[in-house]
Amino acid sequence: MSEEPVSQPWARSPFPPIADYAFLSDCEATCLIAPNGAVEWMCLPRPDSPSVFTTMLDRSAGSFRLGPYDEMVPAARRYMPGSLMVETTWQTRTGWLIVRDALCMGPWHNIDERSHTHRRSPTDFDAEHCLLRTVRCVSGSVDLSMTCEPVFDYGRREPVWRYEGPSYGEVVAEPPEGGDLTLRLTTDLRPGIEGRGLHARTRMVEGDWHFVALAWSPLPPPRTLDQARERMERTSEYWRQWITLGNFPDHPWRSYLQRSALTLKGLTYAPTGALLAAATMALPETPHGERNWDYRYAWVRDSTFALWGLYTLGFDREANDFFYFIQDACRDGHQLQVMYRVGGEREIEEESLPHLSGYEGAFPVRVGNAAYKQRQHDVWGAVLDSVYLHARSREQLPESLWPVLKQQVEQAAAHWEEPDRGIWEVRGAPQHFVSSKVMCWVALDRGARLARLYDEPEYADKWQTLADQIHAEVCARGVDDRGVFVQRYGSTALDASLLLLPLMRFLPPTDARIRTTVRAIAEELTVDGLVLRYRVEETDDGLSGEEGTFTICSFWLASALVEIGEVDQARKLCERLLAYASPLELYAEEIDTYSGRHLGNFPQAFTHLALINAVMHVIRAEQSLIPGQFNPANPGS
Ligand SMILES: OC[C@H]1O[C@H](O[C@H]2O[C@H](CO)[C@@H](O)[C@H](O)[C@H]2O)[C@H](O)[C@@H](O)[C@@H]1O
Repeated sequence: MSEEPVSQPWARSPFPPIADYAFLSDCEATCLIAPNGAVEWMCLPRPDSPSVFTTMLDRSAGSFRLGPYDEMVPAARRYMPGSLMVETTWQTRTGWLIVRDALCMGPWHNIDERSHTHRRSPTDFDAEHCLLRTVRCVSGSVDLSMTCEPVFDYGRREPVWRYEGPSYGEVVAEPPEGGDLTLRLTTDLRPGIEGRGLHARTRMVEGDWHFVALAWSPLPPPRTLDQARERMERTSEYWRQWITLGNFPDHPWRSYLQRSALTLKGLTYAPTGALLAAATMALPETPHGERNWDYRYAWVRDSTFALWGLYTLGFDREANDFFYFIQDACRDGHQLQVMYRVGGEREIEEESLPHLSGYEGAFPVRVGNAAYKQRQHDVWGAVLDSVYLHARSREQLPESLWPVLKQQVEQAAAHWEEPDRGIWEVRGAPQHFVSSKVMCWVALDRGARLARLYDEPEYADKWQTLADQIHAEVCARGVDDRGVFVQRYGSTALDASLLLLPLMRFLPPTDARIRTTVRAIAEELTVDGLVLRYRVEETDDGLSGEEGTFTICSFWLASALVEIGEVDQARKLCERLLAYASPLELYAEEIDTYSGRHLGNFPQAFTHLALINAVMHVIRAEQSLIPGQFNPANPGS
């Protein structure tokens, strides 16, 4: 008989469900907190740096827990309204605790010397590089426990801890052979150093407060409870001021819109204007499968679509920062890539981390993303459409951006006839993907419109002529005998990216081909009503195994259904999709319709941006029942 512990199939997984994590951000660093109060994922100092807490991908790779000593399941957890701060309420046999967690925001701090990391213009607030946790006993008495076990470099290098000063209140952790990252923990508890961790335990009685702060830059961390509470208050004020800039409808779905907007904001990287596709890496798209990607980078497509979502809700400042990020990326004649590191770096080599077990054993644990070298022909259109959307409302554009935009239109003009890897970044052979051609049309069409805004009629005419040519070819070669737009020339496979056709105004929603395509996707490319990207058996994506339904595609379907006038069906689909939201109204990339579990990286910008678009489509369509309130020509804008 084997002496190995047998993993029983009915045993509860030691990994929390992906959707049970809370997401925090200060628009520079992000982290995920499990329901038991443990920070299980955090990369420092940047969101694409190696992780210091990695339990999410391997139960032994380090975490930071604050909570009752003998309870692991909280009574309740919520975001404090309008913020990315989390409040966890604990009921124990002896009393009640409330823990608050935040990545602190404070006033702009580079007063005497300019910032070395910020390339975008300073605002009034800035990240304080500090994860702050306060705890209050609100009833009875509770044994509080704190364990902080960072393991540097994705769980490979255990820390060396030392006290700073004569008391227990300040302790520093560094990698054994030193390095750039120093963690400084300040607290009013009495932590002891035990092996690789810092541990504290105390009995709290009603009215007691404590704090623990973990900081990673020279900025001063809070050293007293009063300072800690003041930092919490400042952080609340930052989020209140930000969320107040948005226009949210007075509607039962408002909280989903706010949470999605806050999540997209939390995925921005303020120093450069980059926007991450998600906060995590290697969370599996198929349970125990190989589709485990690193999403902690700025995809041009995901970012520009996210700006569209934010813009729909009245947030447009993030767009400027991202456009300058693109401008930086294309400086000195560099061609636009499909993705960048958050600092704008161009190389994102992919490798696997064999020392980590992976989430529920899903392997390989990939870091980096080889898709960065791919040719994906939608990127130029994604940028042009985003800039056009913003320029149209402001009736102006930053002068310096125009030469960069011209280059993107010219790239689309030069390459639209070539095959590419498409919007889904397939790892099989390049194909003539219809959605890529359509996005090249978007580049030329929006380019021509912007050229008119810039009073450059020759460019406008030249680009419009080519846009018309692409349009004609796609309509001739991209439609099958049924009148349905297909995934790639010469095939009859469906593809959810074709839902973008009405959303990008390639054809009016009244066009029979659009209506037939949307209906075909709804009927033939769905599992229990939720949408797949494509059928894996019909698509050479270079990978094995199934994948769940792609939630961006399901929300796109809801938007497209509104476009073709199927508002009731769209509302029902939205209702179902919103019912799948995590307890904190967050979404990963995919949903397994059988179990309802979220799959893939988390929280994912794609899903949240499409949620905003779909929900606003439905709400505006409902409002159209009140005469004069709905503009059918532009329901999603
Ligand atoms: O399907 C294989 C590809 O899957 C990932 O790409 C997906 O995520 C991207 C980021 O959100 C998104 O832009 C893309 O449309 C999605 O298909 C992965 O990043 C790729 O490396 C992989 O080839």
